[in-house]
Amino acid sequence: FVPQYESGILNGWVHNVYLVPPFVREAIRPQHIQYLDGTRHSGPQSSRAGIADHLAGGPKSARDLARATCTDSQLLFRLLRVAVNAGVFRVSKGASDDGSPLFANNALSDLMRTDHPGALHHGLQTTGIDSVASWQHLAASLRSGTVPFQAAYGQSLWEHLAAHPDQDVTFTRAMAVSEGGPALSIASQLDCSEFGTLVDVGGASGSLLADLLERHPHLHGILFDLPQVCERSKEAWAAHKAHLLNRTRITGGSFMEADSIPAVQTDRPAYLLRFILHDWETSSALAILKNVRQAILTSRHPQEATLIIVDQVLKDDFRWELPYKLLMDINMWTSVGGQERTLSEWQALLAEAGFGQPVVKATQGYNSIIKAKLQGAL
Ligand SMILES: C[S@@+](CC[C@H](N)C(=O)[O-])C[C@H]1O[C@@H](n2cnc3c(N)ncnc32)[C@H](O)[C@@H]1O
Repeated sequence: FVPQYESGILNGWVHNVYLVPPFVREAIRPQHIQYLDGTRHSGPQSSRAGIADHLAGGPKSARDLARATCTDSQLLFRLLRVAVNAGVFRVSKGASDDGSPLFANNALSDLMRTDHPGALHHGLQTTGIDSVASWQHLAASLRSGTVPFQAAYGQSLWEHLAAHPDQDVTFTRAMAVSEGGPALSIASQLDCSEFGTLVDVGGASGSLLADLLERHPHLHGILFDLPQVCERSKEAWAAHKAHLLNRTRITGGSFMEADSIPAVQTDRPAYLLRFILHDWETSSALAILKNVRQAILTSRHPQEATLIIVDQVLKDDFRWELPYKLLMDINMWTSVGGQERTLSEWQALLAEAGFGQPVVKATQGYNSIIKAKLQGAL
């Protein structure tokens, strides 16, 4: 409890901002969520459920919550007091036996329940993995140039996740809900009527691909990610999305290796990279795009292929940019050595990788859909 608590105080607010859906972001001071999330990491496995889970059945006192989460009731009370003040949780009518207040979920803390469809839960746990320790190395990285996560853990986030399957599962789940709920989902904003087969490059659990396949019955899909991620996805799809498997192939590899990304043998291929390129600095992002281009060139209809990138497009004049987007840019550096990009940076990257002028559409959320064809394709 204590280490999480301390690091939450020191570093919480910056990285937590990106985990809070846009519609609630302004309503809270997110560092308080981090504190409370910290309570989840203490105690035996059975106490991993968050405060919001324990309140799902109705209001509880700090003492009862402390008992359920194996935490110190006085400290927990003080944290809950701050949280309520910041708009997370509420105080319910009535009082407990000893006269202390009863805490209850409100709309925001409801989002922290593990069973909530737009759950922040996994994202919040992910901060425990990839951010808290990393942010402490940010200042040093200004001089050393070492990616803060690498400095903190001695390995990249991707290596760390491969070595810690439980955290990898949490990370993948966090990705699946990272848009902040169905209303903001890319699936609802990406028209796939013009595509025959869509390759989700670095598609994690394939939740976006599955959503797109459900919405577009004509569409075929290929889910591509690291081998260990794909192994889990195969099991999950067999259990929960079996009805889509006749239109889907799940195949592991590395987008860093030439010839690893699958080619498409049907017409109108699309290659989707959502939240991929912002994970990488320019030379690696360029290598990935060139490998995608190679996959397109070995497909049967390269001229029909569409590259779709979903990521942020930063304003050239950063004074008018939303703080969240600029914080996300720093978060990309601290966790994976990546960056967000302006339109001119996207244009330069795509041109160098052999793609034509991109068409950019802003989405309801913070991200844009960037589409491009091969250079010279109609
Ligand atoms: C930030 S996540 C984005 C996941 C997904 N596209 C989404 O939007 O939810 C980055 C993904 O890239 C995958 N990845 C990292 N390195 C990779 C590599 N060398 N080859 C293929 N996938 C990789 C990770 O496993 C992870 O699923």
